[in-house]
Amino acid sequence: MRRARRRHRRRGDGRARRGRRPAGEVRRRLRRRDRPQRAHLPREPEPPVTGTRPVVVVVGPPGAGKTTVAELLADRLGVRVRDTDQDVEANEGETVQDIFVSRGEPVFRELEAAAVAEALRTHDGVLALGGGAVMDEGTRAQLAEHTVAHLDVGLAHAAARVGMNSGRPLLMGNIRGQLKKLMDARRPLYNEVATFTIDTNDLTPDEVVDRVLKELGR
Ligand SMILES: Nc1ncnc2c1ncn2[C@@H]1O[C@H](COP(=O)(O)OP(=O)(O)OP(=O)(O)O)[C@@H](O)[C@H]1O
Ligand SMILES: O=C(O)C1=C[C@@H](O)[C@@H](O)[C@H](O)C1
Ligand SMILES: [Mg+2]
Repeated sequence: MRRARRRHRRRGDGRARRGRRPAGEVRRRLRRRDRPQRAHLPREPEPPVTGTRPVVVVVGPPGAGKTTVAELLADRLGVRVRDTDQDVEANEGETVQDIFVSRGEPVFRELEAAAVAEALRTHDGVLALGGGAVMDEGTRAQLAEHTVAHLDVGLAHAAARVGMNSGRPLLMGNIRGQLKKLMDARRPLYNEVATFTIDTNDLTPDEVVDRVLKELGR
């Protein structure tokens, strides 16, 4: 009798999850060739609101024109536009720049990842992400389910576009040097999440919009 009860004791489904495991639940055993498990498991996003998804998500480095192009694109498509930098600012009542100064980049990244997850779940228009949003592994996993336009730009054009007084906290001081460092580090991440990439170097924002619409078949 006692033995039967023990056998049916619930132990979860054995899948690795974030947070504390119930007593008796172990992480799944790895095979010899499996990659080691991460110390922290990715956030589990809320399920999408049924039938709601952005028409397109726009990613790319600072100065790629994400905010500018997303607004024009939404106008052309007759849909709403949303920008996760603006969502974070609205949620916190503080500018991105001030959040970096007063609370630090890691706090901003947490707020950003939450804002991106919420927008992917609930927004049905054009969505522009902050330039560094793709650094979050959980965000990249979510983007795999979406149509993502990567706006690419070279260092010279990006530096000229963001200008000297850019209000971008990561580019303070040596704008060109900082931009190069972060563009080099992030390029593989933009490519990883991109459904298509558009080289914006010699295009006006309107021409970029034309290219995106063509890629979307609109
Ligand atoms: N294709 C383009 N050609 C020339 N200038 C552009 C182009 N796209 C955007 N710009 C200009 O570059 C500046 C930066 O654009 P924008 O703010 O849209 O970039 P972003 O990618 O959203 O940057 P961030 O990652 O910092 O949010 C703006 O002044 C904008 O008018
Ligand atoms: O490239 C980045 O890391 C950033 C880009 C902006 O969109 C803002 O999200 C913030 O300034 C950080
Ligand atoms: Mg922007």
